[in-house]
Amino acid sequence: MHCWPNAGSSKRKIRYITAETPPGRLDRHPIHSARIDTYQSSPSYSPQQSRVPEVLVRAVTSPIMSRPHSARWPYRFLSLRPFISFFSPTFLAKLKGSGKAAEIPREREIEGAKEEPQLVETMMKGGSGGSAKKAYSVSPADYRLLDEVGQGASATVYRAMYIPFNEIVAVKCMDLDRCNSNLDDIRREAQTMSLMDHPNVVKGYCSFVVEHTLWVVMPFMAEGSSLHLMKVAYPNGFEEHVIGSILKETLKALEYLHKHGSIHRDVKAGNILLDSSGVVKLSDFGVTAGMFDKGDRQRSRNTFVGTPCWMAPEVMQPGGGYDFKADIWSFGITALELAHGHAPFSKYPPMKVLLMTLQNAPPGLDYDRDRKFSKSFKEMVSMCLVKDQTKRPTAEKLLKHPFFKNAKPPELSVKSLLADLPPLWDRVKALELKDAEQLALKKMASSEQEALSMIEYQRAVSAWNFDLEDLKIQASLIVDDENIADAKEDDEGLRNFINNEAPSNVGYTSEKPLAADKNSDIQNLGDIEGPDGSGLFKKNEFLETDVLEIINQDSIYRYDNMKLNNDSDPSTSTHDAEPRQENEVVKEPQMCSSPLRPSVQNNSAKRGRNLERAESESQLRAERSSCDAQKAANICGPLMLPNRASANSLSAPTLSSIGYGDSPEDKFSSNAVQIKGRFSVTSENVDAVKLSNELPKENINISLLASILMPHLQNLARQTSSQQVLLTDLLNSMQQNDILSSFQTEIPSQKSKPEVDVLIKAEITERERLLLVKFSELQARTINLTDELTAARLKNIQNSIYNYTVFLLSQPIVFIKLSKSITSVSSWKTQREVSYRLALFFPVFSLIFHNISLLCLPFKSSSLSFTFI
Ligand SMILES: Nc1ncnc2c1ncn2[C@@H]1O[C@H](COP(=O)(O)OP(=O)(O)OP(=O)(O)O)[C@@H](O)[C@H]1O
Repeated sequence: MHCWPNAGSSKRKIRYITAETPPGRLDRHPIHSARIDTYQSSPSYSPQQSRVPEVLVRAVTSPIMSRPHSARWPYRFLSLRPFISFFSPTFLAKLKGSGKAAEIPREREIEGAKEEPQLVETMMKGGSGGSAKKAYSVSPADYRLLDEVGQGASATVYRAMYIPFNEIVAVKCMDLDRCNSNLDDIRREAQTMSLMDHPNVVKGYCSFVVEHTLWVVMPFMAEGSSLHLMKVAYPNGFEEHVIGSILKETLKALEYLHKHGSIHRDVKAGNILLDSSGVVKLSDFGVTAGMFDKGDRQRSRNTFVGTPCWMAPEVMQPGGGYDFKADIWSFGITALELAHGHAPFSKYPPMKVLLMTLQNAPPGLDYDRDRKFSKSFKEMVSMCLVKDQTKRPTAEKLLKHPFFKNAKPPELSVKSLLADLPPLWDRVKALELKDAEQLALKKMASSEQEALSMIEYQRAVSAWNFDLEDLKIQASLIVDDENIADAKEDDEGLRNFINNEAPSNVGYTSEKPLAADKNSDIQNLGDIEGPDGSGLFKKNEFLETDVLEIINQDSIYRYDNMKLNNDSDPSTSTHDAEPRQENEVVKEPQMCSSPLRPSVQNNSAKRGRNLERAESESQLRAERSSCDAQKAANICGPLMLPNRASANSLSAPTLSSIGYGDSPEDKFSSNAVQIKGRFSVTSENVDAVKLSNELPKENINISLLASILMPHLQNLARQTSSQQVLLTDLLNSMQQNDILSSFQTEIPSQKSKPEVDVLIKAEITERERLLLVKFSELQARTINLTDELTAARLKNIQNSIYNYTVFLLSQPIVFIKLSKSITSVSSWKTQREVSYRLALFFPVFSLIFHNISLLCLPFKSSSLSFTFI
């Protein structure tokens, strides 16, 4: 049963509110009205029963606000005031004898309740530690929005002043127009937030609709998200002890959520908020789902929700379903994100991230740069990042891991990070400025890079060929097998993924056809739950052509990432390689032939070449404009690389640069139209491409066909010419043989051709004579050699016999000599013993030596010399 700790009483109260109770009647009952949120979040609530956006408005506003409390008699009777007073902090402080609670301006709060007729409920417990109840008004007039402190995919978050309490709060303004397809999510987020009651979970105080936005009031987390903090001050991630503290608090929040049957589904650094006191809270419940929901809600467990980099493989592979273990995977990815400053695969486009997560080994802390991390941290991460969800530990179990057991309290470790940092809103502004600057730079850089690439290209080829256009044509015709294979592989994977693995409930966020807004849709893959909660990635709606178009666009990145792909190891590795530096110039694509291979640029080189580039740019433009349409379609300058908003492709798709490509520009350079062989059609060629588009279709087809066939034809031609050379050689040698054999075959017929016979006969006789001479010479040499061999053998045998004889003769002498030496031994007894032994062993020794010499004789007789004497 989906049961929230602070929802128990509400449930009791709403027991007599049936699902069929007309909304109008609910409004009339003050307690019912106050509990509508809870009611709608209860399992019996079905969004289909009400209309959207009416449901949303009803879910997030308290209808009682439409009438003053005083105007209703039941309110007096059922007034919350005595209740509030009873549990007021002052009262509790008296009870506990603690002075702390008295510091909270409860009197004003209650007074506020008196003065403010629109004050509706809301019974909110002040976290698990206390039971202070605060009521926040749902009147926008009571809130003064001060500074923007964050922007998400669908919301802007403000620091605001809640005037009645003179308290700083955060107000998340969610644009209902912008997310009209996700009203269900918004409703759910507001509800979930209001039901939360855990020190590590951001609780929603209240929510209400203001014009076309939904305002969710929540505690202000003065340091923003941990992602934001990394961006501002720790681009390469935090120290291990800080990570431990942040993760432990997050894990506590997850444990709480999971215990209460909820899956967060969007755990990432961007949703882990920090307070100035070091408090860590998990936020953003936009895609949170209940595990025990039935019907439509249950089906949503099979939907494709989250942000690709943090998404568990089972979430990407819908059909099998997933559970709270998906959060554990995201938690593991978040650990890597906090350790490196970015999530694994964060620099890749979403489609590629999906494929890499599914195909590669799970990322981990296995690289050189990760040496600084402890074994227990690495182990903890690897426990979370197991592809088989059943093998991942629960949050509860993970909390018992030594890594967390030794974690410091966040008040100690996290707080130390925050020293000397400007206020959050100033940081946000600075970051926005920086982002805008980078975006402008990037736009500039894209044209500069192109020009630079062209210069490099020109320089590289000018040494041996000055006809640039001709070279370009040639180069465009070179097919990069490796790339093609790679592309094929990826495309195949993607096709399989879509055709075979994606079930019908895999959805696509937008109801529009994919092709209509490819760029934004691709980028927003993370937000792909449909309004009805069912999957939207409908297979039949996902046209293959669209997929191919995505792949095409995706393949633009392939060049960018070609090198990084080598370490495509999971790890983030891989690819998760180091985040791209701000000013880092994007690497040029690799080319096959060395003269065409542009060198990898570095910053200084880039600066140094700026002048040169500027000079040549005008020349290049003139040159490019002279290109005819067909050439432009086939070639164009070196690869135009895609722009990206941020070096750290960070969080979910967002509107600001805090995230992986924000706009279509960030994802796919509008200039990079298409890849042809090793080149892409770039901005300079867009006009030409347009021109080519204006050409009759048949012409384009023919030129396309030609561009495809040309390399093959060239290859064929090359092969044919080499085969020709071979054939010629063969023919030549065959002709020579033929002449010889013809001579031989013609010999018998010579008699019948007397006219040529004389000549041929003479030649044959001569050849025969020569052959005979050679033969006799050879014979003589053979005889000589045989004689020499026999002589050598004889000599060897003689030597052997001599040696052997000497050996045999020497034995008695040895014996005598030995005996003599024995006699010189003083003791007779010893002499006798030695003699006996000698007499005993001598025959044995002689026999052994005899055999050895016999064995060696045939082989080394000459070398055998028995020099015993
Ligand atoms: N209570 C808060 N206090 C301070 N800053 C906040 C608070 N809530 C959110 N923020 C900031 O606003 C940013 C965006 O908020 P949030 O993540 O809730 O929006 P979102 O639209 O749901 O984003 P996304 O879907 O991209 O994760 C956060 O990353 C954080 O920096």
